[in-house]
Amino acid sequence: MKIAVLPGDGIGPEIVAEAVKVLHALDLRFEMEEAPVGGAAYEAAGHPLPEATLELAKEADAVLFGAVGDWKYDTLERRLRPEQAILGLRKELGLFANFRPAICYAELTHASSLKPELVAGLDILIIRELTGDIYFGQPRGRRESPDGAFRGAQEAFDTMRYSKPEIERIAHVAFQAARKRGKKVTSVDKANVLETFQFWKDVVTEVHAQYPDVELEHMYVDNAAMQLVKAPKKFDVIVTGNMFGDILSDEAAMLTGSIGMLPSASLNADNRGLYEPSHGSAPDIAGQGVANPLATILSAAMMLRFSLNQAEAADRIESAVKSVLAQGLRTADIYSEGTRKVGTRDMGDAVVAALRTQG
Ligand SMILES: NC(=O)c1ccc[n+]([C@@H]2O[C@H](COP(=O)([O-])OP(=O)(O)OC[C@H]3O[C@@H](n4cnc5c(N)ncnc54)[C@H](O)[C@@H]3O)[C@@H](O)[C@H]2O)c1
Ligand SMILES: CC(C)[C@H](C(=O)O)[C@@H](O)C(=O)O
Ligand SMILES: [Mg+2]
Repeated sequence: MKIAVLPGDGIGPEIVAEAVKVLHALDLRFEMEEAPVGGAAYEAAGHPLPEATLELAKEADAVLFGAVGDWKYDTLERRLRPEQAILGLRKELGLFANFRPAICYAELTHASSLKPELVAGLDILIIRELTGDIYFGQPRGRRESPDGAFRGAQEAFDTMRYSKPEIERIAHVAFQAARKRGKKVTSVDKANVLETFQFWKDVVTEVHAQYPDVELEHMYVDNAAMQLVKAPKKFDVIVTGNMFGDILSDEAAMLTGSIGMLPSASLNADNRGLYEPSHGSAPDIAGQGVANPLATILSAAMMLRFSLNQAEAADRIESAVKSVLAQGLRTADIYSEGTRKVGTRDMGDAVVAALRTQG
């Protein structure tokens, strides 16, 4: 089994190092090969996703990814910006199904910015379509406005679009996931305004006919954003497009206590996948050794379960994470009075120690 390890920028290398440490502690036979990506790759090879990195990601059984991006690259032309690396990997590997589970561990009920009773026992799954929508729609660009009140003025435009097969396949993923959980899917759209999302709603409804055992509700994205902080436990599986999923998953992360707790899996049709925390490179805390590595460690657990057929090892990592939280260890983002503040490396070491003491 070969894992491509792509640490990236900012806190990426710090958190990925801890996940790699945890994977090594499992005593399974993995080959891990590291390659530069994002700003780090731009510095080393002049491109955020060098050919060699892409090849490694394609030939590996799974990809463990940190994060990319830094404000200092914001003035580069778009194709050279670090974020193009993760977008390129998603597109090139066909990773259309993004799983972002928002689980509030019992020990972190008080770390959430919401009232404890709203988040206690929370376990929802956001399924975000990852290779379509306004993120990838063509045409896009800048031009002189050809019409309207501001004709002749400079303008920029992107294109929101979804094809029927793209919506069908993500809808199937969501209904099948819901079947194994609470049997409810909330499809989030903006059908009241956008034709793309009226089409989304129609196609999801059509696919639903094949899943009579799963309840389907439709919700507008503005209401969904509100309901997520009002009564998040009413959701089970949320399925939505690329952009709404990006925004709602960061919101859902805060229900778990911190964005540093939200892992993700991005899968293609063959269940090959890329695993990364849902957060970014956090340039504001990079290099300080304070970032929370748990989202990345939990992403490695998802990798074992979904792509490497090692469900038992995945369970072991998840229970080790619960155990370090139960011991009261907290990185700064989830710290509260009465717990013990630790750095990135100490948190990783504690997970490894917990793995070693498992019965
Ligand atoms: N998949 C990715 O690689 C990815 C995802 C999101 C953002 N980004 C990029 O990251 C850069 C920074 O973006 P941003 O600031 O909007 O989002 P961010 O997720 O990097 O950071 C948002 C806030 O959350 C905090 N945070 C994030 N992860 C944390 C962790 N593990 N532990 C503790 N605190 C954590 C940060 O310190 C910051 O205050 C940008 O260049 C952006 O494009 C990359
Ligand atoms: C960095 C960026 C391209 C990315 C996205 O928007 O998908 C990030 O925010 C994420 O959530 O993975
Ligand atoms: Mg995001």
